[in-house]
Amino acid sequence: MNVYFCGSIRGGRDDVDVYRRIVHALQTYGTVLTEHVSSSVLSDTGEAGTPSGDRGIHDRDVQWLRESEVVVAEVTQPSLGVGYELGRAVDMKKKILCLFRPSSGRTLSAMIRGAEDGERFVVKDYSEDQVEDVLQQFFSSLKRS
Ligand SMILES: O=c1[nH]c(=O)n([C@H]2C[C@H](O)[C@@H](COP(=O)(O)O)O2)cc1CO
Repeated sequence: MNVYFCGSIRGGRDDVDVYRRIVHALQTYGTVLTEHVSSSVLSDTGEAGTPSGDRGIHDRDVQWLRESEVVVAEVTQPSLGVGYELGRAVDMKKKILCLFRPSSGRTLSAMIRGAEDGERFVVKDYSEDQVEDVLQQFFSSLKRS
């Protein structure tokens, strides 16, 4: 199963350690096409040096979204790119899990929290030590549906 992981890059890299933990756990369920999002080498300039530039990044990522069955997004650190990916993923009717850490003190955007439909679009409040359990619950609910 292809999994698309979304996390903030140019929106800020404060949560990269959490992204790494999530991607590591996701790799037990399938192939994570966007493993680079969790790389501590990637700074908030992103993949700026890629020859095909921002258009290349965008087109590659939209294609990876199409090829994914499941989209998992860490949405605590606000990111325009993640919001855009989620909007496109909704339009593609993907199964989506958004993970938010209330301990951050932030309030999640209504456009994410309010998109929850209890079926295709799931929003889960969690703490970092629950990553593995939350993913396990999500992937076993997929098997049942
Ligand atoms: O260099 C990049 N590579 C890349 O794959 N992305 C994608 C994947 C991330 O889930 C999302 C992050 O968006 P943003 O950079 O606006 O925070 O966009 C975004 C960038 C930089 O915007």
